[in-house]
Amino acid sequence: MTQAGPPAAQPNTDDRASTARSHGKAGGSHAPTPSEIAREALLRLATQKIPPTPDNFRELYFQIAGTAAEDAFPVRTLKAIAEALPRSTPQALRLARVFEKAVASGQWSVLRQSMLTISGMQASESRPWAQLIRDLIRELDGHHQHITPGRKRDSLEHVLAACADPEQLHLRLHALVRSWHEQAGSEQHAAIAPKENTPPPATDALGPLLAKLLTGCVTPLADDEALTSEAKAIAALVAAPANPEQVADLAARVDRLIARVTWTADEQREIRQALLNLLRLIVDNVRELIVDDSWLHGQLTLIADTFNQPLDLRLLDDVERRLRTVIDKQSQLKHQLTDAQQKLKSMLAGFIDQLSAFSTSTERYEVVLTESAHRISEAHDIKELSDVVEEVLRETQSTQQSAHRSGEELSRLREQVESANQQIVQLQRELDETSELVRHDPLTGALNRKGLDEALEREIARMRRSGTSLSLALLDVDNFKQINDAHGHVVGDNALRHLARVVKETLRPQDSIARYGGEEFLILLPETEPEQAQIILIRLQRELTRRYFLAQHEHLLITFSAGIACLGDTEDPMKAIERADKAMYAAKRAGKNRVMNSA
Ligand SMILES: Nc1nc2c(ncn2[C@@H]2O[C@H](COP(=O)(O)OP(=O)(O)OP(=O)(O)O)[C@@H](O)[C@H]2O)c(=O)[nH]1
Repeated sequence: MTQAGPPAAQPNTDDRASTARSHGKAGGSHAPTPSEIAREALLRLATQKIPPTPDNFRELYFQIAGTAAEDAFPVRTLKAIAEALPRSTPQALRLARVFEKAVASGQWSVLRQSMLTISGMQASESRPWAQLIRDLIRELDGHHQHITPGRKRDSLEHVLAACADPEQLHLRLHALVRSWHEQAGSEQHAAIAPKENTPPPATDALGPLLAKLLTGCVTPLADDEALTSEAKAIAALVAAPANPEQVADLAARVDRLIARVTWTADEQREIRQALLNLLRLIVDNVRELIVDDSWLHGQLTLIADTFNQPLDLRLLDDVERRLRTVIDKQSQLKHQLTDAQQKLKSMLAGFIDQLSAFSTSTERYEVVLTESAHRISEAHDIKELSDVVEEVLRETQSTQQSAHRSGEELSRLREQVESANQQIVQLQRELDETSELVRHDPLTGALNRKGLDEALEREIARMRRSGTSLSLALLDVDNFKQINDAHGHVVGDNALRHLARVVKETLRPQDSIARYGGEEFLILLPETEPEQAQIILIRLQRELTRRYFLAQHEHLLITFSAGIACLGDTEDPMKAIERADKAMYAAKRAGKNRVMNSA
């Protein structure tokens, strides 16, 4: 034990003198440099035969330097602790990061400061601002025998001026409020305690309501069982009449619950975002990988488009329905395609069988001919010769028949193969087209007629269920023929694309746009009164003026005329579209670039 330890401490002055002497500066005022001290420490380890452990070296070093030995900073151990810290909630993550940063600094003073910050953060997290402000107001308004309102204000001003850091401010305010509360004394407690026979305050009725609110709000928020049961436990206590101590305890529990619910909600938001990012990544990668199965592209594009706009239940529902339709149709087609391919395979097998049967029969015919030639050369009489000739004739006839049959069979098979092949090509084309055909107009990406029919059906059902208004707006590009004539059809196509894009980006996610005709579009505006629809369409016109269309370096202003109709409760949607159409023509007649409401 003693052997492993450093020698008994020598007077510091001697040590320093000895260090200085060893460098030939006896009596001088020079303070040894760290490397001189280190060298001297090593020398002593050797001369005094002290085991050269890091601790012994440190001890000697500080003895020679004449300063207090500071404990070594155990970076590795502290890093291991930092890594082991929980990070499952935003608050835990924040605390872990503060600690990690302090460890990385390698200094005790920074670590000490960070621990103070962490404890401050925990105190403020577990006692949030809302409650502190509530307490502060209560204490400011309350009567205190020995503290005048002016003094309270001064103290508050002082704390506010002294603390820039929110954590510190929270701590100081909390201390101030507590000191006022404690100074209020027991008389005040007695004053606020309910007297016997006093009718229960009206706020008592709030208890059950608060209980309901608590369980109602917290239960769906968290999958966390502990959180939900804590909410229920608090709700049970809140509902029952409570004495002041219970109220104080409840207030603290409610504070903690609020903090936990907030973290849980934050966490869930982060998880949702991370999942979305993950899905985007998967969808993008799958799209990159699929080269042959172009029919899958339609579905993947739909999913990718959905994730690029703010998520909304209605939108997700819409995507699900569309995907289902496409998937059903595609699985049918895939099935038929597999059947057709199977048929083709078995036909090809039959074709090959037929060919080999034919070649067998011709081989046999050759053998018979060779044998017959031999028999003719060996024949001695006419009878023998006529037998051979008869056999040759019979064989020739049978080979001819077989060749004929094979020829017919082969041409029938060829026809079948061709038709199966055509069917396969057709099915493959249909498969490729389904995802687009089912939902969108290929030029503009707006809904096509089928997509529109579905959207109308859905929105009408929703309108009837919710009792809200559904407005329809029919818009027609002004002077579109001139655009085509002046700049060509391709520019005209691009102008339509531009218009559809601006409409999609300007309207709400729940609105739908469908291509109704060449340069006509129908917009469905759920939960929208016709007056609002008019404002929306005018906003759209302004947006189009702002986001002009660039045609071969020339800015083209695209305008449209629109008619609006609000669908009646039992009205046939086609009738409402007709009314919108009439209003749109009225807008054209009135000078174009305007929006009109149908009567
Ligand atoms: N480029 C392009 N042109 C189209 C498309 N569909 C329709 N058109 C053209 O749109 C033009 C519509 O012309 P009109 O019906 O006379 O209407 P307009 O020129 O817009 O005149 P107003 O409606 O009275 O303002 C026609 O020339 C069509 O050929 C399309 O998909 N692409």
